[in-house]
Amino acid sequence: MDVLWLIPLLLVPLLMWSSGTFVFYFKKCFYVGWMMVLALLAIPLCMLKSGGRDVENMRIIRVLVRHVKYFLGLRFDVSGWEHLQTEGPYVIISNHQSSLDVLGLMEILPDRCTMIAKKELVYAGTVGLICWLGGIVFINRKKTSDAKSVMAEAAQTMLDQQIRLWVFPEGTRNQKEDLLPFKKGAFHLAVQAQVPIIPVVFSSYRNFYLRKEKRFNSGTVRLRILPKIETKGMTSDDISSLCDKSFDLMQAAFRERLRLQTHEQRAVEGAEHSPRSRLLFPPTSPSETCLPRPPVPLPAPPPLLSPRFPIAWPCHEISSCLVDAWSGRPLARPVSAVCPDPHCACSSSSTCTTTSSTSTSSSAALQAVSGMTDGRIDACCSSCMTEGSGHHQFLLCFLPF
Ligand SMILES: CCCCC/C=C\C/C=C\CCCCCCCC(=O)SCCNC(=O)CCNC(=O)[C@H](O)C(C)(C)COP(=O)(O)OP(=O)(O)OC[C@H]1O[C@@H](n2cnc3c(N)ncnc32)[C@H](O)[C@@H]1OP(=O)(O)O
Ligand SMILES: CCCCCCCC/C=C\CCCCCCCC(=O)OC[C@@H](O)COP(=O)(O)O
Repeated sequence: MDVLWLIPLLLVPLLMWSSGTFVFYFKKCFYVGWMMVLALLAIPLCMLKSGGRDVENMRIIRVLVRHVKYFLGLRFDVSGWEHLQTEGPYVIISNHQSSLDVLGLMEILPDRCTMIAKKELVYAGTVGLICWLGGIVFINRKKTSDAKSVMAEAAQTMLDQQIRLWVFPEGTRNQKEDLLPFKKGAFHLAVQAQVPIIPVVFSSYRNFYLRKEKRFNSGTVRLRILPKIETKGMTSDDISSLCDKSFDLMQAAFRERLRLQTHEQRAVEGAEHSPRSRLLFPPTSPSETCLPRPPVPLPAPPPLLSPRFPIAWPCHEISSCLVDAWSGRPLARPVSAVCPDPHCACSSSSTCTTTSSTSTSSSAALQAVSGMTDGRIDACCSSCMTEGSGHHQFLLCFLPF
């Protein structure tokens, strides 16, 4: 009888190890439960600090939320920090995939910034109360006229109290391969207040979080802060074009990252599905983490690596994914290593600034190095390598033999 309590203690790790669905529900319940508890802790702290509803309470919320990612096995890679170094009020817009977005939001949340949220959130127990204390502006999505007047008031408050507002212009959660068409509220807000818009793009969660398939693995979210879009001098006539421009920029950044993620996933799956690799590496769910290094020496770097770029070879984790574990023969040939800047998203359109040099990255670099075009790239993997005291991020592009 005394040992009965051991059963759940053993059962939970066993289920965690054997069932992805169990992991999904376990992590989700933990997330909601823990956020509720954190909110309960935060409520008295906020009351003591500000005596009530105040955007300054977001500082407390931000500090309390930032460790939650570790429990869930999530990492956030942020690029474009410099675009947030903007004085005064502005509107941040970002895509919205899940309530997990709150974790990314808290990674980069600037001071005096709060959000626009659906009014139902205020009834979410302690979380609802903490949202209210944090100055979140609640709107009734079902009644556009009400939402519009609340947002018009918010535009004035932004200016009077020097507040920044974060809006999810899709207006609802979306895990599709494309962003949903944007609602116009965020753009009216920015134009009415004559403040800039700063777009932020969350990379797709689909390589670690799939709501329908009940999958919740570990993974990395890339947050890309894009340059601000000025609205000075704009009027309500410019709303549609401003909305379209913002959408196009964010959609392009989202798709570009998704394309890289797909390449990475294929590279990992390719290594897993090689018959010999499977002997040594049991299949795992696709994620951005690679397989262990095989017990074979890595081949020498091919001569076509450009000396202009930091040589990523040997980048064991990624390389080993692409080495046949049985023969040691490389399955693919790395042709380029790009960008030592950990904040760089390494996209074809971005420029990668390092302390020592400036280089265009990804496909442009590839072409410069090897004359190859994007279409011939077999896979792109990003990985990290510690060099001296610095933690460097690389994008390795591979060509099939
Ligand atoms: C310590 C522990 C803590 C634990 C807890 C942890 C964290 C808590 C803290 C923080 C967490 C916060 C997380 C918040 C997440 C919240 C996420 C959400 O709730 S998303 C859903 C809600 N958000 C939105 O909907 C915002 C986007 N929506 C809009 O902006 C909409 O435009 C709208 C205002 C709601 C209206 O919607 P509608 O469907 O009618 O869409 P349209 O955009 O097509 O508009 C119709 C029409 O109206 C014109 N319009 C729109 N807005 C305005 C305006 N402000 N002024 C004037 N006119 C406006 C628009 O142009 C259209 O007209 P037309 O077609 O002629 O152009
Ligand atoms: C009554 C609804 C309230 C639901 C929230 C339940 C409690 C969640 C508890 C812990 C999570 C902490 C972060 C909460 C903030 C996330 C809010 C959110 O993501 O809401 C979804 C909303 O953007 C869009 O809603 P729909 O996709 O239209 O549906």
